[in-house]
Amino acid sequence: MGDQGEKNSSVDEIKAFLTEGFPETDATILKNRLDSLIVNGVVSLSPTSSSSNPLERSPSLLDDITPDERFKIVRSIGEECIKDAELMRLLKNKPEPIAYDGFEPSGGGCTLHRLTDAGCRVKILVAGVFARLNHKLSGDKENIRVAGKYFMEIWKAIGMKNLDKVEFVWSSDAINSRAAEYWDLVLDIVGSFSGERIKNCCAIMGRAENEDLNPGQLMYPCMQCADIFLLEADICQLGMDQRKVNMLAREYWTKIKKRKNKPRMLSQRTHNMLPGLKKGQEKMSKSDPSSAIFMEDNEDEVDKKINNAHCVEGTVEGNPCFEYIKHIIFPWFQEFEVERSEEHGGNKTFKNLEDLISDYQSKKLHPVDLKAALAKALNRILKPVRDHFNNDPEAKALLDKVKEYKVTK
Ligand SMILES: N[C@@H](Cc1ccc(O)cc1)C(=O)O
Repeated sequence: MGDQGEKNSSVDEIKAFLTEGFPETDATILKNRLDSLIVNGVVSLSPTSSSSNPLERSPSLLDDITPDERFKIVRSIGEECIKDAELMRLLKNKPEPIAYDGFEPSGGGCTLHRLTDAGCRVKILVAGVFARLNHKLSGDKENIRVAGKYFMEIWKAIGMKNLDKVEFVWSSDAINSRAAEYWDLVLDIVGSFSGERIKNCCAIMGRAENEDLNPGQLMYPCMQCADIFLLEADICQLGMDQRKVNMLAREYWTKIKKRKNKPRMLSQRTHNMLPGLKKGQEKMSKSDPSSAIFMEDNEDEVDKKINNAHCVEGTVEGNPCFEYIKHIIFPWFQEFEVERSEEHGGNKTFKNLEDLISDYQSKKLHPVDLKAALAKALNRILKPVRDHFNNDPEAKALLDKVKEYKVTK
């Protein structure tokens, strides 16, 4: 398949392009983040298909949702919420609260549809300025911009509901549109905390506490803190790794005597890396593409990779297929559909992981049927992304541009 070979090489080229020019450790951090996005992005974005799940009610039903129900929907996203009572009060009193998430164009993910279903507006900050401060992609503005656009295409293609409630904001646009106010805020934040306290936030940049941070990296947490107020976010819906800066913002809010929007923090479980698909692979491995599913894999590749995955009959422990089902398929579809012949038990739709595990452990469900069902579900999720990059001339052009950079650099 000539076409497929060409697609693969472009994916490899994008990855190489996005990670080139880094010192070795940076490149490794970034590659890991990229890979986790590529698979975990699938976990967390919203499904296009309609479902009977109460968490996926249409916004037109919002009037019928009680504050308690709104709270339940929104709260279900967060591993941690600071604080439940404050979030409750917000949802009770504000018809359209603003939630925000941000990512450096090199990684990211978010469970948006639950927020929009519960009547929130979502701002996603494409934080190119921050990627630059953090020396991502060699700090090259144009490369960062292209990477940002590429990831936005993936986000949009994966299928987001209530798109009219979701706004992508480039951090440079947000800053420039209210520059005086923003820099005033940043300077005030800079002067409000000790250097130690700011350094303490370095996990938000994917840096270790003992790393030698440059001045830009000390600015970073102060600016991220200012973003929250600039975007007037009521809910900081970011990953758990971002919690320190959100706490800093809450403290700052108290210090400025509550004159701005009060940030509540709703932190998502930081996506744990999925294991590799082969036996004993604790993580997916970049040198072995068959160890993971990528957003750009075609149907045959997904089928083949899953078919070759390590999957011992009756054993759930150390079985990567179950990790995929747990972290991707159930969050996405809220069910797992097995199609098989009558002699192998007939079709069955599992509504929860426990029932699936029980059938598998008692060997009522055979690995061949489990794998076929998993591959089918993954392909259902990935189809819109494939179609988008194949059919949309602009998305295609963006990919070509990324490729072109690689050639001319
Ligand atoms: N620190 C975030 C990116 C980010 C930047 C600015 C923000 O306001 C929010 C998020 C990350 O590492 O992905």
